[in-house]
Amino acid sequence: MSKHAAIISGEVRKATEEWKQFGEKHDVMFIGDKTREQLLEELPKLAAQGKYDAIAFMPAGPWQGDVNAELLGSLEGSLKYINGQGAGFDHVDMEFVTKKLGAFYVNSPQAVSHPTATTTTILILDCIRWTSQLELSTRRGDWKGGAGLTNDTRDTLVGIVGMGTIGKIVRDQIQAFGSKVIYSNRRRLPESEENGAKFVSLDELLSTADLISLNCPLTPETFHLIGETEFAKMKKGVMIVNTSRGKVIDEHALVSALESGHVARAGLDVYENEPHPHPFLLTSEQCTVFPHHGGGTQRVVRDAELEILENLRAFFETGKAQNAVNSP
Ligand SMILES: O=CC(=O)O
Repeated sequence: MSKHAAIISGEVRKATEEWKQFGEKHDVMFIGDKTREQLLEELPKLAAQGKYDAIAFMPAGPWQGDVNAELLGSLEGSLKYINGQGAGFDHVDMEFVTKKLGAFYVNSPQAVSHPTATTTTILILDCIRWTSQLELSTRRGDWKGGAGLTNDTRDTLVGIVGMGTIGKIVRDQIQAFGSKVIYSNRRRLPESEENGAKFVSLDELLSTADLISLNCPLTPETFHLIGETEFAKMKKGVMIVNTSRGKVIDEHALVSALESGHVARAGLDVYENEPHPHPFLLTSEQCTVFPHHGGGTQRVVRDAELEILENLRAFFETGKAQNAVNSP
């Protein structure tokens, strides 16, 4: 047995055999599906044992809500490793986790990246080819509904903001449809990893792309990354796709840009105030709206459970976290 001990919150639903074997060899406390209220009662009792230095939240368990002092304060002193659900980490009080706990925060982006990228590509194709509008007009007996001739993927310059795990898959998928891709990122990728996409500044991307896809995490730096000023820099008739987090776009500015026609089309899976998208987005046929379902495939549950298991195994073996998003 290693000196580490972990609390596993949320039922293991698919990778049961793998987790059972891990649990036989390591100090792991499976507490099953717990709501936030139940966690607030249970964690202080486990914390009293003083030995738990890791906690992981299973992907299909109840949503634990914000990862903050209220939730994990009782484990201060021992907790050094947190593995959360999903790719996003905007629900994490990183200041508390990094400075107060001195803990690694690990997300599990690999499992959700392919389905989230595919959802992005679906919305990109939909914006370019007006598929959801054509479907609606056919159903309501309006045949082509005045859609006219649509854009073509081969004539669309796609600008990807955030070339991480998800952005790279979107790039490869959309290039297969003949689109050229430019990208902006905190830093340029090594050329061998660019796969034909051209690195440009955010300003150049905003002013030249025909379609802009947001694939960056929500952090203090990317909050309202796209607002009135940025919309003004874009080409008239630009298309926007967002499957990252709603708050990366100033939603009111997006609505104004759609109303004026400066933005021609938007494909959205995320909103500033979920589950309540701005009413304009729900009624305008310029928009295709999904209910934050980007990574929601059946396969993701098992993939994420295994990703979390391998991350935890690495921590148990080395005391360090692979894939941490912070540096305590
Ligand atoms: O939104 C989904 C995720 O963060 O994985």
